[in-house]
Amino acid sequence: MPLITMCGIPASGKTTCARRIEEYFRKRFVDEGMTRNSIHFINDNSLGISKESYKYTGTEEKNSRGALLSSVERLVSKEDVVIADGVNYIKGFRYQLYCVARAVGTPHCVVYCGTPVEKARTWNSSRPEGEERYEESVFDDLVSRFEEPNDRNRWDSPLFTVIYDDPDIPCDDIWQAVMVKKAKPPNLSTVVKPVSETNYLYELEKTTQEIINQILEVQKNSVGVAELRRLRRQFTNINKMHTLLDMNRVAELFVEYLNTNVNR
Ligand SMILES: Nc1ncnc2c1ncn2[C@@H]1O[C@H](COP(=O)(O)OP(=O)(O)OP(=O)(O)O)[C@@H](O)[C@H]1O
Repeated sequence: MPLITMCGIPASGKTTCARRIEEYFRKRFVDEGMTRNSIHFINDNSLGISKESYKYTGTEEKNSRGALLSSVERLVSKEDVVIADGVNYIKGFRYQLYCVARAVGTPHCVVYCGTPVEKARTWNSSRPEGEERYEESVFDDLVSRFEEPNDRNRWDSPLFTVIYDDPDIPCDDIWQAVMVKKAKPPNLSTVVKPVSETNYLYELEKTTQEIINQILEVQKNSVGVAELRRLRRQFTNINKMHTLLDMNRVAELFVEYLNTNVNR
């Protein structure tokens, strides 16, 4: 069953909103006699990750994302609902989460807490004792790096935006989107293939390198080599471990990835 990915700037009310969705789903499972279904709630708290980890944009933060992703991979299945309650502010990361859901053929949606920055700042600073706060500089840094979801990207779609002063969370719409609608069949690009394809990494790297070469050839001045290298590395890292891509579609997917992520 589905993956619900929360996203929003720090302290925008994601956990509060996610808990309400969880409560709604639990009740509805009972009402509809779906006794075999369960729901898993994953966030920094449940993974024992401190807000301190966002202070260092390098390894620690990557490890936090890795922990969330592994947890989702472990728990997502056709039977259980998983709520990934993280900042999930990088679109490349939301893409990874989406790939995990597609790979097991389960629906997915994104719930975005669209809370204004100043409101979230107030909520962060007035957190009660016992609730960890972001330091002001970490808060600002995460806000500036936040990549707003866009439902034109398939990994951000369907997208539900929750407005902070709207008391109603569209729980029924979320239910319809992920429990009633069938998942698209696993995309050829995200089907998990036997790892025996030992050439996989070689082919993946070769194909993406060829594309980089062609881009550099035709537009020498507009996109930096360093940026292309970085995106290629990112794409390879995303796709080398979690879900094996169909080699016939690597070129197409990499171009799509570049189109989405190149800073123009
Ligand atoms: N609608 C609201 N009205 C008032 N306070 C709220 C509202 N929603 C959340 N809060 C408060 O704001 C603080 C942050 O909320 P919450 O933990 O849900 O945000 P978050 O986005 O999950 O935070 P984080 O980025 O740390 O994961 C909490 O103290 C919470 O009680």
